[in-house]
Amino acid sequence: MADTVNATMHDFQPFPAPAKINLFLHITGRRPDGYHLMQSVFRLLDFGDTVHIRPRHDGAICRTEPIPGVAEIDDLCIRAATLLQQHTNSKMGADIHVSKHTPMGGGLGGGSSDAATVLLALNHLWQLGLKREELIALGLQLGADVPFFIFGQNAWVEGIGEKLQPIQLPHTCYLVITPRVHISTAEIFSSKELTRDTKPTTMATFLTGMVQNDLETVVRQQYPEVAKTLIWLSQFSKARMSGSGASVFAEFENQEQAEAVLARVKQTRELQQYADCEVSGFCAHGLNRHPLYTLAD
Ligand SMILES: C[C@@](CO)(OP(=O)(O)O)[C@H](O)COP(=O)(O)OP(=O)(O)OC[C@H]1O[C@@H](n2ccc(N)nc2=O)[C@H](O)[C@@H]1O
Ligand SMILES: Nc1ncnc2c1ncn2[C@@H]1O[C@H](COP(=O)(O)OP(=O)(O)O)[C@@H](O)[C@H]1O
Repeated sequence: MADTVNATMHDFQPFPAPAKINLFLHITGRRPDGYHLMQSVFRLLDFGDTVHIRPRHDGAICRTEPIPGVAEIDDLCIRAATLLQQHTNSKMGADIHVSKHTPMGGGLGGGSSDAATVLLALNHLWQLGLKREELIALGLQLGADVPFFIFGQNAWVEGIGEKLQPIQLPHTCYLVITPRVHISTAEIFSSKELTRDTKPTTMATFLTGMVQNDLETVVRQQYPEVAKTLIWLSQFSKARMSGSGASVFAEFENQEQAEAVLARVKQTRELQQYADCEVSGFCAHGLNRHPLYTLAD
C-alpha cells in the first residue's frame, strides 16, 4: 500500500492549458512605459497544451523535456514556478514538461496559458492557498496575457490585459489556421504604422460586430502569408486575426462545416500554394470556463 501511495506521489499529473483567441482587439493608447492599452474580448478554446507536473520535495524546479527554440531559463513554465516559489518562500519544487499543441508565437497565448496553468496547478500541489487575485498579480509579471488564463472565464479585457470582466459568449465552433511565419509581438506593437487611438468601444458595439483587430492591419502589410490566409478563409466565413498573429480564425455554424474547410487545407494544400507557406489548423469550440478554474478561490 505504501508503495502505491509513493508511486502516485511521484507520478506526473497532467494539467490542461487551453488556447485563446481575441474576438477583437482595439489599441486605445500607450502607457509611459511603452505598453499598449487595449480593449479586447478573450475567448477560451477547448484546444491547447498539456502541462505535466510532478512535485519535488528538494526545492528544485526542473524542465524534464525541451521545447525546441525555448531555453529552460526562458521557459514560461519554469519562470512561473520559480516566481511562485520565490513569492511564497515554498521549500517545494517540481519537475515540469509540456506537450505542445498550440503553435508557438501564434497569437493563441500558448506560452502564457502554460504559465497560468503552472501557477494554478502548483498553488494546488504545493498547498499554498493563494487567492485568484494574488495569482493574477503574479501572472502579470510574466506576460500581459497570463492574467486572463488565471481569471479563467471569457473576458472583456482592458488595460494591458489585467482589467478583466466576465462576458457570456455563445457556444461557437471555430476553425483556426496558423501560417508558419514568425511574428514578434514586440515588433508589431512597436510598428510605426500601428494606430493607437481607436476610440473606446462598448460591449453593445462588440455585439453588433463593428469591431476589428488593430494589429491585423500592420501584420497584413508586413506578412503577405497572413493577408492571403485571411483572404482564403473569408471565402467561407468572416475571418479575423487573433492577437498579434499569425493565427487567423472564423466561426462556423457547426463542426462539420469547420472540418470540411480544414480538410481542404490538409488534403488539397490549396491554401499552402496560395499563401506560399506551410500552414497548420484545428477546429475548436469555445469554452465557458478554464478547466482548472476551481484550483483557486
Ligand atoms: C497581443 C496579445 C493579445 O492577447 O496576445 P498575443 O498575440 O501575444 O497572443 C497580448 O496583448 C500580448 O501578450 P503577451 O504575449 O503576454 O505579451 P508580453 O510578453 O507581455 O509582451 C511582449 C511585448 O509586446 C509589447 N506589448 C505587449 C502587450 C501590450 N499590451 N502592449 C505592448 O506593447 C511589449 O513590447 C512587450 O515587450
Ligand atoms: N512554455 C512555452 N510555450 C511557448 N512559448 C514559450 C514558452 N515559454 C516561452 N515561450 C516563448 O514565448 C513566445 C510566445 O509564445 P506564445 O505564447 O505561444 O505565443 P503568443 O504570445 O503569440 O500567443 C514563444 O515564441 C517563445 O519564445
